[in-house]
Order: sequence, then C-alpha cells, then structure tokens
Amino acid sequence: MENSHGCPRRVKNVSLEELRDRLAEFARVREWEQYHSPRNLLLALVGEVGELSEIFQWKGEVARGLPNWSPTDKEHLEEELSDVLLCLVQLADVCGLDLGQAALTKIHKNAQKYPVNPKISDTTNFPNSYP
Ligand SMILES: Nc1ccn([C@H]2C[C@H](O)[C@@H](COP(=O)(O)OP(=O)(O)OP(=O)(O)O)O2)c(=O)n1
Repeated sequence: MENSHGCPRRVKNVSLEELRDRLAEFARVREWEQYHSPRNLLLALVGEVGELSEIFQWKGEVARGLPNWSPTDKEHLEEELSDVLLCLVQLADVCGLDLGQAALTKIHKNAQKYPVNPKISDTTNFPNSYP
C-alpha cells in the first residue's frame, strides 16, 4: 500500500543506512554529488534547522505530543524534521563517518558523564538545565 507520494505507507525500523543509501542514489542519478561537499551540506543543514525553528517561532511553550496542532501543522513539522535528518545523514556520509555508530558511542559517553544516581553534593557534571 502506497500513499499519495508513491511511498510505502508505513515502513518499520527505517535504518540510517537505508536513508544514507537512498540519499546517495538520489544525488547520484541527478548528478548532484558535485554540489554535496561537506561545507555545502552543513550550510543546507543549518538552513533546514532554521526552517524547523520557524515552525515553533512565536508560538510560546508547546506541550509534548503537540495536542492542539492540526494534522497539516504536524505534517509540516514532519517534513522539516526530515529535511534536518536527511541533510545530517548526507553530511556524515560525505565525511565518511558512520553516524549510527557514532551516535551510539556518544549516548554511551553521555551515560558515563551523567550517571543515574549522582551524589547529591556533586553537581559539577549536571547540565545547566538539569531539573
Ligand atoms: N541539492 C539538493 C537540494 C535538496 N536536497 C534535498 C535535501 C532536503 O531533504 C530537501 C530540501 O529541499 P528544498 O531545498 O527544496 O527545501 P524544502 O523542501 O524545505 O522546500 P522549501 O524551502 O521550498 O520549503 O531536498 C538535496 O539533497 N540536494
């Protein structure tokens, strides 16, 4: 079953590798690889983060789950989040990095840096916004 964009309605467990390979093919067949330098992709990523930010701009605080948002607004958010992810995946790819492994390693490092039961008196490792 496909949606109106010719995309399978729901694919389970989409991997970063699949996104990377689909994006590489998308650029290859359009001969866009010449434009997809690390610097250009970084600038594209920053631009997409700006577009994502615009969705939240001036809205004030937004509740988790976006209970009052229309389906159209949520779809717009999905698109901008996707653009950020896709630029990030492409950037990691052209840099020759394994983004999935790198992210797992970073989560591991974060867990060591911020232990679950830190001593109450030791606040040196807390992020500034720690609740
Ligand atoms: N040289 C390019 C141009 C675009 N894209 C891909 C990356 C993003 O997923 C998406 C971004 O496309 P647009 O620049 O058209 O931006 P939007 O989709 O956000 O459109 P608009 O800015 O009109 O809302 O296309 C790409 O891979 N390589």
